[in-house]
Amino acid sequence: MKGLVLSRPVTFVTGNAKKLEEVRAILGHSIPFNSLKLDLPEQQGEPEEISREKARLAAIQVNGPVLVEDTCLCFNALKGLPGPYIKWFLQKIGHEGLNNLLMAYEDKSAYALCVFSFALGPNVEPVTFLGKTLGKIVPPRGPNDFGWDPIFQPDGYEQTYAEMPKEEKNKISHRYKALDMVKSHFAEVGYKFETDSLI
Ligand SMILES: O=c1nc[nH]c2c1ncn2[C@H]1C[C@H](O)[C@@H](COP(=O)(O)OP(=O)(O)OP(=O)(O)O)O1
Ligand SMILES: [Mg+2]
Repeated sequence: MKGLVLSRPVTFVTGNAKKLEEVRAILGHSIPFNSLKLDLPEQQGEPEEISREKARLAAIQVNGPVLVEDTCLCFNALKGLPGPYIKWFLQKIGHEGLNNLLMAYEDKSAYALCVFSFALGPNVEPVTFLGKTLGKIVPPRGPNDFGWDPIFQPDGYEQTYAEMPKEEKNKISHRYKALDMVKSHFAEVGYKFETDSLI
């Protein structure tokens, strides 16, 4: 399918402005895309299937090529939980509650997992791209403007995601790693964009 021309730009569908900010910063102009704020239903299940289902639903609503992502925060002592359910845990128990979940465990290690899914259109099976960053859960430090950033300290760093400059996070994050796979895929397939369809 080399050199497939996309008659419409890719739509990145998300309800999260901070995700969109990072996707724009990481992708730059490598993949032209529009964004659409849609709060798609939050599925249950394994991360890849949750992300794929999100893309299927988004492609139907957009009726064109879509990109979505689902982000998990996984605690090793809890066998990967909260995982894809981190959104509810964060809303209900906050940063302190998430730390308390690990109070009984020596092992504070965790990983952030980002699963992007790209679908060419409705009824076209999405392809998924995973990015994982290892770290540990710590008492909150840094600005509280993006989810669980204040409690996640990536391995090899003294700073939490929240404390580090955005440019630094965007070079090492789960989102950067997954988007790097998305960029490689687009380059391999050689998608072409009809310039007149770009905003
Ligand atoms: O880099 C991140 N650093 C800190 N927190 C993050 C990050 N990325 C997602 N998050 C938060 C948002 C939500 O509370 C949960 C994931 O849920 P998730 O469904 O993927 O995000 P969402 O519902 O906010 O946006 P969307 O409309 O794309 O589904 O973790
Ligand atoms: Mg969501």
